[in-house]
Amino acid sequence: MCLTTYTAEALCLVEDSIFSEEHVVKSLVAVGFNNVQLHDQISLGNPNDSTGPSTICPCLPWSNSESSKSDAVTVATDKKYGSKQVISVTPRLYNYILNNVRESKILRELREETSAMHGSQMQVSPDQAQLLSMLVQILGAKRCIEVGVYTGYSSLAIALALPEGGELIACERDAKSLEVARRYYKRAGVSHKVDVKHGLAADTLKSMILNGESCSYDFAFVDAEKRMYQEYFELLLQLIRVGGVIVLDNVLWHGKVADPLVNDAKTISIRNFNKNLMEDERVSTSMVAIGDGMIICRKR
Ligand SMILES: C[S@@+](CC[C@H](N)C(=O)[O-])C[C@H]1O[C@@H](n2cnc3c(N)ncnc32)[C@H](O)[C@@H]1O
Repeated sequence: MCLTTYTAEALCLVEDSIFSEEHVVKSLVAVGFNNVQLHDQISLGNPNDSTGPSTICPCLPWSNSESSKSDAVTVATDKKYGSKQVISVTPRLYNYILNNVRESKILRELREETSAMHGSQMQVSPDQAQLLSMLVQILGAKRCIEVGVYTGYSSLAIALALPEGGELIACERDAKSLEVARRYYKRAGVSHKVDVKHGLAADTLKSMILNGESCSYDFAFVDAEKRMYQEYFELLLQLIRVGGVIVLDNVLWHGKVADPLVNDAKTISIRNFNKNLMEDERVSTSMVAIGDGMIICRKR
């Protein structure tokens, strides 16, 4: 066994800094290198030596354990992607992402109040809300639509990102959850920007089209009945201007869309929707693995 000396600092540089120094130190302590500190010299097997270190640490980059490779990265199985590694969100990594979201106090309070309510898992995650807010800002959007408000977390994020004269049409069929949403719009000082439409979203969108509002909106977010996605999309495509954006949530549907053994009605519906969108020349698209998967569509 060839032994080489490393510092914990150097170890973390292996594999493109996937591992922090603290992580390496903790990993070493976990496998018996007691009292290791950040800049200590540590004798291990050479990572380039196929036999690896004498003490296999499951968390170190050259470990023989598969778990070290699959923990935070996924490799494309199709070799034509050049063994491309992409990030795979572990609980620890997701906590890190959440710790890097700038969530306003009012959004945090709404999220926390909703967390005790029935259906709380339905609200978008803070990183998703931040992305929606970012898209609204990049677009310079003034007129927005949301389909599926629930207690208002995503709509509040959108309304907060809108300029003073901006407007959000917020479609929701459940009166009880709208009570919470309205309370938070008021507390956040954005009630004047949000026009709540209580009822079935498709009816609201159809009446907006009949009202001559086609091509007058900049941005739409869809997060309601999954089997209605194609219909919502068609209606919103009429309401959105060229260059405007439609974002749809849950397009990865807990991963079920990629599993050929799962064929319930909602999964099939989202799978078909995604497939149609791939072939839809009216929009450019980008599928993003955030939350339960979002697809961003820009009207051509
Ligand atoms: C996933 S939740 C929305 C979560 C919300 N975007 C958030 O971040 O808190 C879906 C919401 O869509 C509403 N919904 C479902 N079908 C609807 C329909 N046909 N018309 C209007 N709202 C509907 C449900 O009542 C539910 O509140």
